[in-house]
Amino acid sequence: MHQGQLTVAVLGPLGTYTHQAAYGRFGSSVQYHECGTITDVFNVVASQVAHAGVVPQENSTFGSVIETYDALRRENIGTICGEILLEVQHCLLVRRGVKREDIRYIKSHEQALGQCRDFLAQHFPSAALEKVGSTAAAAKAVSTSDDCAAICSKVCATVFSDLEIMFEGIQDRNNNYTRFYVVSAALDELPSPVPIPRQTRCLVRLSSAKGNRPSPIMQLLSALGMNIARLDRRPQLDTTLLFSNIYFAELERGELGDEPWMLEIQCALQRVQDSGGDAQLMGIW
Ligand SMILES: O=C(O)C(=O)Cc1ccccc1
Repeated sequence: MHQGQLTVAVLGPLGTYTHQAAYGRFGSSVQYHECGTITDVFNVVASQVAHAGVVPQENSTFGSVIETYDALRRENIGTICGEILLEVQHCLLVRRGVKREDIRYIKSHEQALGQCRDFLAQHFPSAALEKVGSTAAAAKAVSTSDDCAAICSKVCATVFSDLEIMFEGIQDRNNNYTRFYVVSAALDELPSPVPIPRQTRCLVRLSSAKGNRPSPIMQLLSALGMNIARLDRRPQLDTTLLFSNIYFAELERGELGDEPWMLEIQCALQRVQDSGGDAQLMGIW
């Protein structure tokens, strides 16, 4: 499958932060496959239409990207094989000639609307906020509208030529970074243009085993017995137990680990299973 050009799926259209993050990692020699949603990025990777995909995972000020974690709840959704960090500076873009007082709607991805909440409350208290699939999708929509603005990257002013920048740097906090996951269909599937550094991270999915009583979070984590760098939680869907959760634990390798990282992880997953829980490796990088 990896003969010839690599295809990398991203949240489109071109001009999204996800595309910029992917471009920073994969450059101009790969082909970018634009998807309408984060879920579609996972789907085209899992069905091997693309070799790899890039999805937003967490923002330093607005938090976890829920659509990404909801996709990771599903079976056969591919594996995480890397991460990318991108500084995010938002702009407010309008169609050329649109004035501040004309703006009645502001469109963007929910992450961008959340990262600019204070700016919007202060400068556009009566505008209606509209969530769309991505920041660049908002820019595209606004390029044919006389009463809308889009929150997106400065890059969109170049991608969509009818747009101009009304405000720059409108994120509420300057320290605004988004972390992205690189996904591939299976472990060890993705060739890398650069030497792969020693693997130090992995993502595991923890839940109560089907048919078992719910496993309390402390029981799952203490059976895991690993260094947890971050923890996310989403409702578990394949159970009749109300308020049962799936946990996503990102594990970080301790400095002194002598065992191969994969072996350490497999032993930890086995401990969770022995304690009556369910544990699955979702990626290693
Ligand atoms: O919509 C985009 O451009 C994305 O890539 C999702 C997103 C939105 C806001 C900050 C980081 C990522």
